[in-house]
Amino acid sequence: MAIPCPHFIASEKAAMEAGLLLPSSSLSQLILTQDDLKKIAAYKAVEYVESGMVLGLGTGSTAKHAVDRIGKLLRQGKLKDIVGIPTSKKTHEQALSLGIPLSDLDSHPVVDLAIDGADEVDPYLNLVKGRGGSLLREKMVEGACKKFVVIVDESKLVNYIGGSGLAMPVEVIQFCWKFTASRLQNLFQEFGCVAKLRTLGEKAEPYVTDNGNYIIDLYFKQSIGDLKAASDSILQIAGVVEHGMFIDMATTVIVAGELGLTVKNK
Ligand SMILES: O=C[C@H](O)[C@H](O)[C@H](O)COP(=O)(O)O
Repeated sequence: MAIPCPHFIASEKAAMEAGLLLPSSSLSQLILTQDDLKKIAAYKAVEYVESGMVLGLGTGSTAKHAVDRIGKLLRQGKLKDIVGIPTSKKTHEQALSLGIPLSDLDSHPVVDLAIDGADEVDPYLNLVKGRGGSLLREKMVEGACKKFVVIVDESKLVNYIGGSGLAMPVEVIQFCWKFTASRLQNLFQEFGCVAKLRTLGEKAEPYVTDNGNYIIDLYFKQSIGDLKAASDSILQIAGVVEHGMFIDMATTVIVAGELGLTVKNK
């Protein structure tokens, strides 16, 4: 998707470093793709990284740009002694290929900073994550962080959690998943909830997470209200492993949009 951005702030350091804006750019002609916006947000977030940090490495098309950038700064010697904690097998592979030293929460239970994307961000910086299937490891790593910087393009902003009309993922064990899906749907019946097993490909095989579980995607027709209460109810269902609402976890959200970058702090 090409987004005309004639009012984008020309002096954005992150955009220039991403090679998307030159000091001499003609702003009236400026057109950025959605992926360019993700890259600009990611580069801005990497400005928070300092040598010696233990870093949570997020998953998805936005976080990928941040991991690439960290790898590049390490290679250039501009960052040193970084330890990365990947939030998925895919990010683990990407970080390995970039030569980023890796560890895990067992060895590094305190993470200085995590950078990750999100599927939805509400006005209070609550998130939906996991449309890429990585919510469980993300929640473990990002829950262990001193600082959690979320990077999104402006299409991810919603008025309330579930407000995009897209999925709020719940990771469940495979055993009797239909029973669990039905309990989840019933829990939010008054909000017009529909629960669907996430599948892949033409054969509609169940999607299996890095942890060997299934994902039930919940679709809401309206706001579910008290998120903490909703979270508690979901987690009380035996068979549920984790859900994709990240409540009160983000410390900073960086939004890249038509007008430039917005940094929202908790
Ligand atoms: O499971 C996937 C993660 O939660 C992603 O961070 C999230 O889905 C956002 O991904 P993207 O940056 O590709 O939109």
